[in-house]
Amino acid sequence: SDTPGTSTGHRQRAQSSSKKRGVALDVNAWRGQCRELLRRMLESADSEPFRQPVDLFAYPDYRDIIDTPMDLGTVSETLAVGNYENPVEFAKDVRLIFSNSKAYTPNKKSRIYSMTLSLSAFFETQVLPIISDFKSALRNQRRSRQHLS
Ligand SMILES: CCCCNC(=O)N1CCN(C(=O)c2ccco2)CC1
Repeated sequence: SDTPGTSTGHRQRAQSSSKKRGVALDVNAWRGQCRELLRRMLESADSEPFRQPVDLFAYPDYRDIIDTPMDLGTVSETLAVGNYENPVEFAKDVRLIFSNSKAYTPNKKSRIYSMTLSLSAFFETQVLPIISDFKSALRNQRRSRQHLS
């Protein structure tokens, strides 16, 4: 129930605060959030085949089927050196790991492919709020900058 006597009409809105609806709209928060998501994926046993690039001596036909290899180690390195501009670019590379596995697998019951299914299900639930928070932070930033122009 509402606290009696509190009216919001006169409440001063802090000029500098970029907080809205209790969500800190920080356009840079996504990087640490993605780093933490990667850390949690790397600690899962399901990520074991995807931590390093595919061994082409063990899978000599791999590049006949896969044009752009990708792995979690490469994604981590790209994130660490600042070569992703936003979480959507990060998610695109992680999704490439899963689509490569789906394209390469000889059948949908293969052990390694089944590991991508559970890892990708976890990834998609975790990356969704990171991307939507980033997009609202960007909208908020553009809105607050717009009135300056
Ligand atoms: C400790 C291994 C590190 C390198 N990873 C590696 O050689 N892999 C992972 C990617 N692969 C597949 O997604 C796949 C799908 C069906 C069978 O394999 C091929 C095998």
